[in-house]
Amino acid sequence: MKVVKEVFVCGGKLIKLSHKSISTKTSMNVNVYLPKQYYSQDLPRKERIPTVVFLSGLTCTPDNASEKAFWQFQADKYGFAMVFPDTSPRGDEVASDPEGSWDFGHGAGFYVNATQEPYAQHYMMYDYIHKELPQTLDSHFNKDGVAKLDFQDNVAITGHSMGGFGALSGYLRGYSEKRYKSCSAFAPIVNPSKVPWGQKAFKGYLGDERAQWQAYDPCSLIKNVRRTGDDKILIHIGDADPFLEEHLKPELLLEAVKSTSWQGHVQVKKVHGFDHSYYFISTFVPEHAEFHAKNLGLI
Ligand SMILES: N[C@@H](CCC(=O)N[C@@H](CS)C(=O)NCC(=O)O)C(=O)O
Repeated sequence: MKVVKEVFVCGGKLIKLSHKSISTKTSMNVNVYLPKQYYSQDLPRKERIPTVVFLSGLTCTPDNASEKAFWQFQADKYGFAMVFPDTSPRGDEVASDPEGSWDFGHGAGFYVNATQEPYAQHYMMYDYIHKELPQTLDSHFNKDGVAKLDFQDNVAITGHSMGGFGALSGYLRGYSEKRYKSCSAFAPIVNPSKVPWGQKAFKGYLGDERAQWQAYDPCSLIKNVRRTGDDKILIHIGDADPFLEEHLKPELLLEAVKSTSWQGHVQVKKVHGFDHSYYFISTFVPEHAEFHAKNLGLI
């Protein structure tokens, strides 16, 4: 991993990194916020700092959330690190949307492993986000036998829109092995198989076989995942979100959990007047941060 830039922000630092990914066969950018606790001498040697992964939405790079979600204040408050990955492989050699639209291809990898050519060449975003990136960050930051940061065990996941879908999907697919301790989402695409953004992406990356789609669709996955302990999923969505009716449809997730172990444990908070932007996200980041801090054992 190569450090491209270090930026002082709040009480810690945002580290901008780039690395060659085995999964995507491209160079990938990722931002990591190390909270003030990382730099403190008082950190008990045995305590590793947990991480919260934020998966961004369509058109985003790691910078959108780093600059506009205001997670850093919360990371310092509770003592977790943040990981802001990119949303797709990029570069001239990486196929993008034949229609040239922003909802597929570059900036729109949908966090799945593509099986269809030409996308299967590079769009292995599921493996990248949930396996390769945590391991790579672990090796980079926890050198010399001193492990201060936890990228693999005590980890929470959240995201926005396409990234909200990615968070729900990764959490539920990894649920039996407790891959993530906590999951939340901002304006997520909850049922990609049923909405235009998701159908376009799934057809392009996964092909026409619907069974492949169900393996990533939160509304299908949640029916087959038995909830344990006190686990809950927290979702916020603005009622003035222009994508609400066509692409997000949070009510479909509430329908899907009816009569399952998740009924009553998926909280969808529809908030009046908010749109799809980072004004909306940053407003509710403190509530999500507290939710994850509890689930990560920080409070
Ligand atoms: N670029 C699209 C909007 C796409 C969009 O709203 N993307 C969301 C995620 S789904 C986002 O986070 N955009 C970047 C930003 O607001 O900084 C348009 O022109 O309508």
